[in-house]
Amino acid sequence: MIAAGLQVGPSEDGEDKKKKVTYDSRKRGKKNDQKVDEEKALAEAAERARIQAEAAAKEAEAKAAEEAAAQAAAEEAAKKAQVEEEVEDDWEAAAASGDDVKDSWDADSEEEAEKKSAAKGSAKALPSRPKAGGAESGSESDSEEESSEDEETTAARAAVAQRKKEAAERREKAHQAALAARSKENLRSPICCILGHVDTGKTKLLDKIRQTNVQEGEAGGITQQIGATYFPGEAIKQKTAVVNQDGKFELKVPGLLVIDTPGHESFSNLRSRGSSLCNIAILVVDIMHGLEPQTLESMKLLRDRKTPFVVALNKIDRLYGWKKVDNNGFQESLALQSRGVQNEFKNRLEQTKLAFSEQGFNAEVFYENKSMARYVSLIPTSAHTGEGIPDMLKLILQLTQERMVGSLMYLSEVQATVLEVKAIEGFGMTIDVILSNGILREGDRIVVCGVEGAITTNIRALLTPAVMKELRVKSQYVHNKEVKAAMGVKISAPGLEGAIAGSRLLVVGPDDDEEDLEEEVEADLNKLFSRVSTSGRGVSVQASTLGSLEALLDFLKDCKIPVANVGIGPVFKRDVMQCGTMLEKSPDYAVMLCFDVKVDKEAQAYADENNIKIFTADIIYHLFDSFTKHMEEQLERKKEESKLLAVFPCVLNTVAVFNKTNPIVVGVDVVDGNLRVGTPIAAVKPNATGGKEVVSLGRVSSIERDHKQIPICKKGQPSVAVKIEMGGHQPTYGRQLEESDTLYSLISRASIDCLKEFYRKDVTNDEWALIIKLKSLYDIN
Ligand SMILES: Nc1nc2c(ncn2[C@@H]2O[C@H](COP(=O)(O)OP(=O)(O)OP(=O)(O)O)[C@@H](O)[C@H]2O)c(=O)[nH]1
Repeated sequence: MIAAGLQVGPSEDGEDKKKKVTYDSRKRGKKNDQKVDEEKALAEAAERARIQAEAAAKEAEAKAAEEAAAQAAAEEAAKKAQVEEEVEDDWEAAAASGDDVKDSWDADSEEEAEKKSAAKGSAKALPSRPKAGGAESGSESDSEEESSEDEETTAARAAVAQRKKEAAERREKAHQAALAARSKENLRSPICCILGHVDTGKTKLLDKIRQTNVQEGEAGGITQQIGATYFPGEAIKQKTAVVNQDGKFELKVPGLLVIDTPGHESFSNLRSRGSSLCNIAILVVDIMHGLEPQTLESMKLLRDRKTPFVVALNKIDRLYGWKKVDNNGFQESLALQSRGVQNEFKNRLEQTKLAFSEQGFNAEVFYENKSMARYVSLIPTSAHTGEGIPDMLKLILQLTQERMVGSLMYLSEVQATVLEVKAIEGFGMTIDVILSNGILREGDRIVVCGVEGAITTNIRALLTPAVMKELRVKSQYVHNKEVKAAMGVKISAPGLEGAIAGSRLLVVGPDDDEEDLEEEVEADLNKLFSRVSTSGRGVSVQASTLGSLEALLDFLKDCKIPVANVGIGPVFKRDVMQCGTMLEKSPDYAVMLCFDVKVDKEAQAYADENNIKIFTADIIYHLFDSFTKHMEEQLERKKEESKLLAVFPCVLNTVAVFNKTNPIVVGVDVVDGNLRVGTPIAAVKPNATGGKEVVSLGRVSSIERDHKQIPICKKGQPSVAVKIEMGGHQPTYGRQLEESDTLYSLISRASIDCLKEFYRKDVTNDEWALIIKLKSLYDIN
């Protein structure tokens, strides 16, 4: 039903009946009327134009299309042939040139995919999502003549194109107007997210910032929002006063919005309108542990996304002998410590800087950082004592309001991103949204990306959590008529089932073309879907959000693990079934790599029954570890199974014949390659007709030197006694064989292929070179 094995979310059955989800039949009806009028007018225009030009245009078009198709087909055939040739030849060529032979499981994944996709042009298989409009125009044209159907279709297409063009122009104009209306005097609150390895103290840091203010009364007015915490200017001033005694730090933004869900790679990966949702990130590092695997992963993500970040070097209170001063500025606290503590801090700081430089980042403790653009600032903090937190807040605000003015100028246009999709009692399915620009209003018509295509609906309620003192009120949530950025808000609306976390949320304005917006939000998902391997071979991946899926795909690309199926949301049986199609094509890839998603029980049972592996993890690189281990196990198994088929090359000179046959026992020198137990041996002799005759002697069953069994005798080592046995009728020295005959390992096309597939790493370049010589001896192509 979906081309190229693309699957998302659950579906009731396997039919191709996906429809865009639209919840406003009234609006839809009005839109239809307009559409009919436009179609009529344009049909007349098209009729006139057609008489003059259509025939000629059609002919020219058909001819051009034919030529283009023929050329594309020829190119594709040529490229395919070339790819096959290259794949066939690469290892031998590599051996001959002395280059390393490629790893087997990345052999023809990306490269092949790229070559093939280049050959195919941009025609990628994308999930089909029929538009509602298609059905409408179909029913109208049923009663018409065929030719007038064509005209109408052409006219309707022209009308749609025209309408879209105009809408796009209007939107662009509005966008430009909104941009022009921005001002440096009207900044919005920056959005910050927290990342880091587990247990570094991300949650505790957030709690500490919030709780201190709650304890100090409500002056700060910190509000817990949906998926985020808002720190208004007052709270920030209060919190940073201890490190702003000279009053030089002046707050220019209204506040700070901190995204609450820490530790989630996916959140720093979220974007609204192409740019990162987060203006800045805090990467938390445990000063006692340094950089840990997930820290590195977060750093890579931040680098890829070009998200500026500061480092909270947390848990300074654990430095032995640390004397705390609650909520103090770090420098003052450090000055109060004993020499020993100061030294330990210095050492750990230097270690951290070194570790950062090993990762390609220059890092410096914040108060010695002279160039924010070139150095990452390290801010020592304690989430327990609150020390360093004032410095951290001050620095984040300084960095954002001074260096990111462009992205912080308040924009009247709505920019919003879905953080989570949740069912809430009394509200049904809701979405938690971070509104980074503009105003959302109750009743707004919105478009978000769903697993079955775009979801277009109207906001029924805009909810924020009740503030502390209002908790006595029945409802947990406050209804808002409108909310202004930056803000976290819960939206209740009909039809939100299947909405995808990480999707952008767009508001349909009076000038907008709804379908355009739908296409726009779908494009984010389609872009990810189009990244599947065109070879059709690859693992299946499933992730919780658009952001985490993108991070996972990026990661797998770096690891050269090809991906054939992509999904979002929990793993259901049909996802596993889809992955199972790989059992026939490429069983090693019958693997699901699932990031931050649940696996349905039935799906797991099906996977177990059918030998499909499901690996789940909350940390992306763990999936890589699982997959690598899986591949190694598969390789070992296959190696074991193919032991008899793998023949390593060798050339032997016979120095003595101890037993002529059954079994043959000879003394030999290994003059090339390595002789191993199990190797089949042959002599190549001229036959009566002047050709070659291959005389098979059987397999080596033992190798002995000085009456000791050895598994292998290498080129140039002292002579060995070799026993060669054969199941059937073994040739005899003095009859079919002479002592002067050179002996060779008996290789074949199959044995070479087997070495290529399972023993690449075990075969030296000299051995590959010898194989090439033996190939011509045995006339192997
Ligand atoms: N001594 C000390 N302990 C801390 C500090 N920050 C956090 N911890 C402790 O470290 C542990 C982990 O803290 P969390 O805040 O849950 O860490 P996290 O990074 O949010 O962990 P995950 O959510 O599991 O990724 C808890 O036991 C905290 O009490 C700190 O500054 N000093």
